[in-house]
Amino acid sequence: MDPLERMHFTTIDYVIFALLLVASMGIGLYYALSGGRQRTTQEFLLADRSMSCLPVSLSLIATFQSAVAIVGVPAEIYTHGTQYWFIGCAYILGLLIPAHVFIPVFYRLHLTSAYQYLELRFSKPVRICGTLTFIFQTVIYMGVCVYTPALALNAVTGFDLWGAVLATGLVCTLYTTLGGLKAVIWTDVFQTIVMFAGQLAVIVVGVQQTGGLAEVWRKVWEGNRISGIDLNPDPTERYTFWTLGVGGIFLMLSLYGVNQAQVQRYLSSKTEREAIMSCYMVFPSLQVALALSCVMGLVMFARYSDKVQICCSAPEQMVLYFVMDMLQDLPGLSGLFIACVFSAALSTISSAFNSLATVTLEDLIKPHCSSMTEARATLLSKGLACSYGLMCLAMAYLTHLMSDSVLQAAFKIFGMVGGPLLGIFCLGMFFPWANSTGALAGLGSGLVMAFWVGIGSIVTRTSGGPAAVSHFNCTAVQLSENITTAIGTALNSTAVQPMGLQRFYSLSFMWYSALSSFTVVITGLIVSFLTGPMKEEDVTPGTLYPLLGNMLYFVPDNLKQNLCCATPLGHRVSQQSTWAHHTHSSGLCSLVETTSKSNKTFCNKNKY
Ligand SMILES: CC(C)(CO)[C@@H](O)C(=O)NCCC(=O)O
Ligand code: NA
Repeated sequence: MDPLERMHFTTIDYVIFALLLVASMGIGLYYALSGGRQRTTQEFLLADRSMSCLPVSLSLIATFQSAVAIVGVPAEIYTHGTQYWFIGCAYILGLLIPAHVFIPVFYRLHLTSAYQYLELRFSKPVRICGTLTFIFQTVIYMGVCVYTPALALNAVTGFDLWGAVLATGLVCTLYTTLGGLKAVIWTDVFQTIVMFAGQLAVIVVGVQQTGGLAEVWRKVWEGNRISGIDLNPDPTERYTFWTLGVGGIFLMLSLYGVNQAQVQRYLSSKTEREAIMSCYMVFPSLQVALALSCVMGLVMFARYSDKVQICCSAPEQMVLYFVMDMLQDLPGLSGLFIACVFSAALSTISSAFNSLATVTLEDLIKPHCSSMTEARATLLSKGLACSYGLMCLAMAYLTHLMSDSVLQAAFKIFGMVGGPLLGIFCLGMFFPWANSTGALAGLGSGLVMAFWVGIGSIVTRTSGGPAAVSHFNCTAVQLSENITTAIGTALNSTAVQPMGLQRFYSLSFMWYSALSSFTVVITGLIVSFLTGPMKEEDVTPGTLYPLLGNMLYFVPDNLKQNLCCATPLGHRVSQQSTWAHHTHSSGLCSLVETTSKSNKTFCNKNKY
């Protein structure tokens, strides 16, 4: 099997790829010309807060299902078996907690940016630090997301690398700038369907070519690809039930609980109920997405298990290579799969552009230009969405210039930075004593911890240690690693037991979010108690988790008094929520500005 000779696209494949881009553009144009025609920031950034749960839920899945996941998960299953599938267990709490903790708090505060919360709860500096951390994380992520699939396609089919990067980047910039969040959400819906269709097509054809389901099962069973539940408690073990099912919850929370891209979708929902429903509906769809990826890996294994030769230099190329090889006699189907991979990329970067425009406008610009007119703000937000789109192309070029290990780091940064951001929101919601100084110190130490272990693992690995590949993300960007050596090291790595710092660096990637969010909370609390903890009555109403007071029912009353949790918080929150709606409808434009200034008076008014 010489990959570079046989793999080429027919005209119909190009047509299907072009159709994906044209249809996405069409949706963008439609929302530019219909409804309110994107003339307010409410419409451009929040879809007029009018969305229902079905499109929102499909959009929620599409955002964090990047092309790296689409090609990375089957490659992971192919090389290491089905252990990764257990991440499906983390979806339960990973979605229930956002639905019943984060959504109610964010929605009732009537926010636009999640970082407004940080100012309401702590202070302006905390908000700015949160925003800058998010921008840093997302800008790096979007470069990798647009570059990786283009590179893989280029390696397998000779499809022009920069043609693919420019086509996806520019089309995405256009429809995001024209159609705002409505276009982003509805293209996500369309792209999710293309994603499912592409994967399903590969599975059906693969099963048929292997000789039926029974044959596929026999081969993957005999090839030892069906993994039992691995209860090994070792935290350095890449994928076990604990790393996936428990560590994965924190990863899910950082993505589905507090990430601006997702929070913005919750806030764009018609009602709080609708937002919670959308989160519930993510569960079955995400399970389907996971199952499709895993089954695809198994089918590929069955289909190619008796062929010894390994074709490609990187796992994500392997998936594309197999798919192109399987589908070559069925014109159009390989085009569909390529459309599936690029749908995954488009839906991720469009969310990035829109959420970056939102936080830049709301958190960095608006607080300094209080007199800005709505028309100007809307124009500015479109300009920002467009600029971030162009910046994505620049980031793709930077990604191209990076060495393998830096590229690997770039993708890891996404996971590394998500944990501290989760930590700071948890600190604010669950711990009334946490103050602003504590929050800043917590965020700082969480980031240091994340980068220490993340960069440490990359540096020690490249200096020759066994490649304990962590998370499919990193599998998919190890561009130079040959699969045979990957299998080799996977077999050998059990023999080496790392010690000391080395052991710390080899912590499974799945624990990063948990480790760094705990670091934020613990440091945040210690510093808060040292610098004078906040009193519950000084905390802006509605910024604490509503049931917190009830949850501490077992604590004696006088102790509660000391811990500042004397009053049930649900009561205060409902007051806050009516107030927020009242403020909004009476035309005061920015809740944050109003609240932070009138915070103290408001609390006092409330009490007396
Ligand atoms: C959200 C999950 C955990 C769902 O399995 C996964 O798709 C993931 O880790 N996504 C983030 C990384 C990415 O796909 O770009
Ligand atoms: Na996506």
